[in-house]
Amino acid sequence: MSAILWVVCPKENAQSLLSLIPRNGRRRRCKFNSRLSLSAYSNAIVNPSRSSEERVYEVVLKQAALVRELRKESALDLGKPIETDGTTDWNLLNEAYERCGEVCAEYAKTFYLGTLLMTPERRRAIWAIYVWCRRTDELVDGPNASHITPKAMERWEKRLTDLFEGRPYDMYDAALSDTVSKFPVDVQPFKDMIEGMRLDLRKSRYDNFDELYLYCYYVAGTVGLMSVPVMGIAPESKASTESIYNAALALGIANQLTNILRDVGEDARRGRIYLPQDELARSGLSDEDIFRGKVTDKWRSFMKGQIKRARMFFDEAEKGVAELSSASRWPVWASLLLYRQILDAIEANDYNNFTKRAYVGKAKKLVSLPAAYGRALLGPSKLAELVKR
Ligand SMILES: CC(C)=CCC/C(C)=C/CC/C(C)=C/CC/C(C)=C/COP(=O)(O)OP(=O)(O)O
Repeated sequence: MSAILWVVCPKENAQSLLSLIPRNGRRRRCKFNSRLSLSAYSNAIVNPSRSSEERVYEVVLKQAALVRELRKESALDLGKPIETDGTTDWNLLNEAYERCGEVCAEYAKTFYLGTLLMTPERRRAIWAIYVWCRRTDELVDGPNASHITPKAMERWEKRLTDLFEGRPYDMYDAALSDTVSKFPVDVQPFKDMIEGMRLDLRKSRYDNFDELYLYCYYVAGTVGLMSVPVMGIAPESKASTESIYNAALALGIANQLTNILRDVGEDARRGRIYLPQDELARSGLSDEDIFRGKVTDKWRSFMKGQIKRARMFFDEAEKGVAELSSASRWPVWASLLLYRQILDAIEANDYNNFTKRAYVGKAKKLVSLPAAYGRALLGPSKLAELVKR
């Protein structure tokens, strides 16, 4: 592929075109084998010569491995909760989950509506995960963010490991602690999200897409990995667990890239630029152009490339939605269709993401729901049968 591009266009263009192509599981699979262990993953994190995508892919493999055995053994619908030991205070736990639901309804209305389409067990588990992510985000983005120290981040990480070991600190932690005891959710994506917050505290520029990709994985791709074990994989799905996790990761990345493109102006006013510096330079743009916030032809052309890349991640994500258990497909389709439309709205604003916020109007949101429902009726596809486990 790279050879063909090098032949038909100048080297720089070939490089930027190649960077637009999401590397799917198949290509990366060539580089890895299933013997990857946790220690290989840790090495990858400290070894800067390995690309971000390779690091992230190792987490995907590990997450997929966790549920792959379960799928083989019992053809389990993984969204089904595991029985507990009977010592739980159900009233308190129910209240904890209700509180998580309230937070979710308050901070993420559209997302909350999506969760209402899920089964009650899954819905409350997703609320508990959402609240933990929100609180983690608040550490660096909330009102107390300026007082946040590395020590405080360490304490938050300790709380995380405690709740995974059944020692929750407060009500919200108790809800998540219950969730992770019932669904095969691993701690790694949660730890990685904390790592993402640390990164956000010390970094306000991204040299290239590789660096930005890693950031997007930390803060949003992780959410995809956390969600799959709760949403469940359709028992009849023949797709590899790894390919489903890849799709979930892609949706997180696509959402975050979209979020970044929508919020360019807002972020710049906080002194932050979540765009690949090398690609900006290749388009003849600098930080000053972004702070100035003027829509020029250079900016339009740069944005077109960024939007194209985000759409490619959405396309990658689409491949996995049909493999989810039937009750989870509708909300995931709904959120995918809604979030992807933000990209259309940026185009409709003539790429002015400096002073105009791209949003999807109520009517479009309403139309998306039956469209999502229609797609959700399609379960694991015939095509997926071709993908070997
Ligand atoms: C596709 C398959 C197989 C599974 C789905 C797996 C899932 C649910 C992936 C989605 C992951 C996700 C929701 C990531 C969060 C991304 C994100 C940018 C959220 C934005 O949060 P806010 O900053 O609150 O957004 P708004 O400002 O738009 O409200």
